[in-house]
Amino acid sequence: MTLSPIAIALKRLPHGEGLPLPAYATPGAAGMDVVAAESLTLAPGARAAVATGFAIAIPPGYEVQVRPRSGLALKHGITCLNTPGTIDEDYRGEVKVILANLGQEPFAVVRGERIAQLVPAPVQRATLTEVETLDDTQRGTGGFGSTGQ
Ligand SMILES: O=c1ccn([C@H]2C[C@H](O)[C@@H](COP(=O)(O)OP(=O)(O)OP(=O)(O)O)O2)c(=O)[nH]1
Ligand SMILES: [Mg+2]
Repeated sequence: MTLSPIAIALKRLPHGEGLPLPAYATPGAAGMDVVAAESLTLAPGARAAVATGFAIAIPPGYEVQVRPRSGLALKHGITCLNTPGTIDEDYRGEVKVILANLGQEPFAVVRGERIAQLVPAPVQRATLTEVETLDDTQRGTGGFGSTGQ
């Protein structure tokens, strides 16, 4: 099954001039790769909100998730600290990628290099009803390894 793509408006910011827009690397890619709009070095253990040089308007009922790239994670220990990052449909500021260096070496983020990927997703909202008691279940309050290894 192939879902129809959703339309996302993108505004390029001045410091994003000349950069490739987020794009799918292959016809079947789930995420659009996004490039850094600035260069910086992440020391081991450091983190930074890396500029992308664009802002977006997501249609109502959707979010965009900011996810790490597995190659950067495996080779260099670079991940998105808040993965999956959440871009709200009502956010109009610059999309930023919160990169963290969990590796042992400094990592150079280079303007124009792909640092993360964007995946749109439908949003299921909820209402909350406060109650005195919850229904019984087999699990009950067990969690965090209660069923064994
Ligand atoms: O990886 C991310 C995560 C968030 N954002 C932007 C878009 C998002 O809509 C906004 C708020 O994100 P979130 O709700 O995760 O952060 P918060 O700490 O709750 O901030 P706020 O109080 O602004 O909601 O920040 C990014 O650009 N990149
Ligand atoms: Mg928030």
